[in-house]
Amino acid sequence: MEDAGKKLVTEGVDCKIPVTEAWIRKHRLLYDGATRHPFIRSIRDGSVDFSYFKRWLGQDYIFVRSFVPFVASTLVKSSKESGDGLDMEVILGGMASLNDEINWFKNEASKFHVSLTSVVPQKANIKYCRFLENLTSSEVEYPVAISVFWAIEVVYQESFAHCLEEGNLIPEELQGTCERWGNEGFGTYCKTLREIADRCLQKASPEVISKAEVAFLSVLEYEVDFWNMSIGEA
Ligand SMILES: Cc1ncc(CNC=O)c(N)n1
Repeated sequence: MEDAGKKLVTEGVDCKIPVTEAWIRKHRLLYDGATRHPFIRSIRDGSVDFSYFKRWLGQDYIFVRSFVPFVASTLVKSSKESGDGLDMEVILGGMASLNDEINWFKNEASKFHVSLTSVVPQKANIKYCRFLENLTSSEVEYPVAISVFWAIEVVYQESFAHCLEEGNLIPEELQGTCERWGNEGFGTYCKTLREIADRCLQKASPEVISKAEVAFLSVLEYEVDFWNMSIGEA
């Protein structure tokens, strides 16, 4: 990534637009790279290679299993925030759906004859999981963690909602996958996470906002690498 000349957004406090909005505008190309990846476009236009889909499925199952402790650590951070406790309930809801998701992966894997117990995590996946593990530390501030949480969820939400847009030729077997993350309820959930993140970022110090922006960018890069890995290009 060529980042020369780019300044980090640290003026969140007095900005009219929410911090996450400023980030997306500033990093549009990378954001679109993560949410409109060729793999996603191939699902939408029906040209997807099923061997790539199966690779994605096995790798994503491993990813989701390491996503859970990260979300749990974010839940712990939210519980220490002074507030009405609503953040914690939203994150708890997210954890509950991850439980369903793990079962969904097992079910999908058996449909596609993917053996989840023999999946070997690939490099891009290992790096992404390690990044998440580092963020579980209590030293990592809540605004950083909640921004990362939102970014991870929104990439899948935007990607699969794009697949479902009018005129799609999604293969029948992948309709359920697209609906899992592209459905309206998941969209609403991501919006709520974004509002929580923006509220936290608004109160955060410029230093913490910068850290959160760097972490947001890392998520986008890891997501692009993850899709690339799925199509065998990493
Ligand atoms: C690599 C990756 N990024 C985001 C998600 C969506 N969050 C939880 O399911 C996911 N499953 N996998």
